[in-house]
Amino acid sequence: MITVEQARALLFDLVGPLAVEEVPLSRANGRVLAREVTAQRDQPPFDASSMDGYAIKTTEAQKDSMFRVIGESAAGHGFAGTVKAGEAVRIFTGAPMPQGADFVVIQEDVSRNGDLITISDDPGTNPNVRAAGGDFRAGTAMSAPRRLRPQDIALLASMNVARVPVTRKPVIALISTGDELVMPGEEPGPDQIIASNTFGLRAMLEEAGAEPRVLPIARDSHASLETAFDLARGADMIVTIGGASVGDHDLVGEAAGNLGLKRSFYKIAMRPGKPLMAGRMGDAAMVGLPGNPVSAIVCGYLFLVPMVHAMLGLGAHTPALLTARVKGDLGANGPREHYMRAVVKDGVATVFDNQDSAMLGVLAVANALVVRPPNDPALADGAEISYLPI
Ligand SMILES: Nc1nc2c(c(=O)[nH]1)N[C@H]1C(S)=C(S)[C@@H](COP(=O)(O)OP(=O)(O)OC[C@H]3O[C@@H](n4cnc5c(N)ncnc54)[C@H](O)[C@@H]3O)O[C@H]1N2
Ligand code: MOO
Repeated sequence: MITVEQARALLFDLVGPLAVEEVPLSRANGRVLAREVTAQRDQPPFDASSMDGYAIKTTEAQKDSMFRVIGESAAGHGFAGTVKAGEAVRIFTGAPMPQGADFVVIQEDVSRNGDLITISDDPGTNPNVRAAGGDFRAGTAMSAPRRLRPQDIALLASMNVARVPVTRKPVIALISTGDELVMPGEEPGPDQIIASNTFGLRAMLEEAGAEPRVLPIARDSHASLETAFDLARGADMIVTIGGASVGDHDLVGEAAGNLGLKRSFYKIAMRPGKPLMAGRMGDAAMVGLPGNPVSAIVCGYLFLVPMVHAMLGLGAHTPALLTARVKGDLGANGPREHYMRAVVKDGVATVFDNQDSAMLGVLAVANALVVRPPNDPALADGAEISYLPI
């Protein structure tokens, strides 16, 4: 069996960055900026006041100086004239500094009588002026690739970039397989359960930036699986769930093979997730996840999310691990890399006793997968471990 690292490398070989498309700024949040974009203007476009007060000359900014107010500069409506010695312009935050003025004395430091003002308190040395281009200049670049966050969207708007080049979202067909499955909300028969993985993975893939499409559940027959694969045509990636193991009803590998799957690998030395399979089916990458709910979700974090990131042009990266100290003793690990459900709090990892790969309840209260290398010896309380936050 290959290692987790080898599997991830082979999975990255199945995908590459997708094409670039343009979207309006209002649709760009969460998308991946595909190439550098540049500011179309300076910000601020003029020297601007950062306070409400009076614009004067710095040389005259002293306590007890008096000025005649000759006009007003408000945001959106500047003052057209020039400020001369002994003159002031009433000014507001964000307004253009008038010609001749380079200091704003805040209104709290001024007493006013009609058109006359007197500086009544020490005005200090901060001119309260934001220089033109102080935030960014025309031509300043926003680097790519990056996943756009709300603050990036605000910066793009300020740069007057109204259409944004982003990487196309990977379309991922999700096929649950199994006679025992029904959709949430349906009435299950006595031998049936609800398809849970499908919805967990859908949420995970959406969060990663993909466009998942949940297809109808495929039954444990070649005909049903062929119909499902047929419906998945056009997807960038096809993900099946279940039917990956060695039982009489585990038909996914065979059905995909009949439809031309070029298998890249089958089975990984990991726990949970051993019966993972992958390959190419026509233009699409195919990943066959094990059906056990925890196995499917763990494989999602370890493999599917990095693949989505690679397709989005964010690079082929291994998920970053953190370190903590283990609480209590941990037994020696077997030959498979073990991803143990745990809670990490204040740098201490408490690993759950129950590591059954069917237990979604345990997974839902975990916030970490503690990684045990193959054949890791027993660990004593306080030993350092690596974990993947989830
Ligand atoms: N003799 C062996 N048996 C098994 C082995 C093995 O090596 N030898 N491996 C075990 C491991 S490890 C895993 S993991 C499972 C994987 O099996 P499959 O991928 O074939 O999955 P199924 O048999 O279809 O289902 C397993 C389990 O998960 C439930 N399931 C399936 N799909 C969903 C879904 N969409 N939502 C919720 N639950 C789902 C299914 O009902 C089963 O309970 O095989 C072991 N066996
Ligand atoms: O490897 Mo299975 O994925 O342990 O439950």
